[in-house]
Amino acid sequence: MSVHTTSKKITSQHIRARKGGEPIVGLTAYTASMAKAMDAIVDFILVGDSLAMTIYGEDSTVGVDLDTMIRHGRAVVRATSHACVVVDLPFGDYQASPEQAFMSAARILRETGCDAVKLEGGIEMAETVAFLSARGVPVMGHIGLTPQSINTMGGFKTQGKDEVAVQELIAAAKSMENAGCFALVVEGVVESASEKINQVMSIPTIGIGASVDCDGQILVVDDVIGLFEDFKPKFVKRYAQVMPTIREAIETFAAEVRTRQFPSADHVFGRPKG
Ligand SMILES: Nc1nc(=O)c2c([nH]1)NC[C@@H]1CN(c3ccc(C(=O)N[C@@H](CCC(=O)O)C(=O)O)cc3)CN21
Ligand SMILES: CC(C)C(=O)C(=O)O
Ligand SMILES: [Mg+2]
Repeated sequence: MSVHTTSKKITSQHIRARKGGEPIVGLTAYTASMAKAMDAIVDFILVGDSLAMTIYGEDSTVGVDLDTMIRHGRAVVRATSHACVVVDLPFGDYQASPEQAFMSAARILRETGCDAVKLEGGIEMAETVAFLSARGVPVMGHIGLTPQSINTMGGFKTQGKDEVAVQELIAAAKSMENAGCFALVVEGVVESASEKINQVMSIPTIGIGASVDCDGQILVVDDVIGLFEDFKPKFVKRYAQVMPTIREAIETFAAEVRTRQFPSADHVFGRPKG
């Protein structure tokens, strides 16, 4: 068992203070059962809008709404006592104005009991991050490959491929830090560019397809355990293959039903013991 098992609840301030220290471990979770499996082990749990794709089978994260994020956020919070819980703000519920972002973030904090929200963007979101931070909402930033911008980026494409793009990413990262983010997800950024971002940051960077010298790493848990098989970004490492195990259990159940091996004496009520 992890050394974290007996330790207290991790907050966004604890995450912020981990800059340059032991790497921060993040994973997504969307359900109570998955949150229970990881709560004692990880430092933070992200209720990611990737659930649009992993749970709901959509092609992007653009279609998920605030009520759905709150529903899953609440389930994860109820199953968590140790890890810091961060919930993604969904596309369309924060980009219009700082006020819109605050109303959405406040609903997420009030109705889920989570610790912080995450939003995607750079300089254009700095005013919003400052507005939220000043009003009691801890914000995790997210730059680089920002999936909510799929329709303007033309796909899930690696970022930071030329010097102009690298300078824009550094400016975006610094603006998120200056606006008050407690940590910054850097996604799908070429390694050399990610290293340059890390060099200028004084809040923790959380890499996903970025670089090993980020202050932490996050992956989608469904990718990590082989529960999601529709596609596999290069940055995903599969640590388990649960799908064959799931299929095997389902095949055995189906076969036993069809041959009337199930239910046997152990699984019915009131049959006299032989
Ligand atoms: N299951 C899952 N895992 C994720 O990591 C994830 C989601 N869903 N949904 C939301 C976003 C979408 N993400 C993605 C999706 C695809 C690629 C991908 O195919 N990348 C290519 C690079 C393409 C290029 O650079 O042009 C790759 O080969 O990894 C990357 C990130 C990351 N996020
Ligand atoms: C991949 C992570 C960073 C995310 O934003 C999500 O799961 O929605
Ligand atoms: Mg997300």
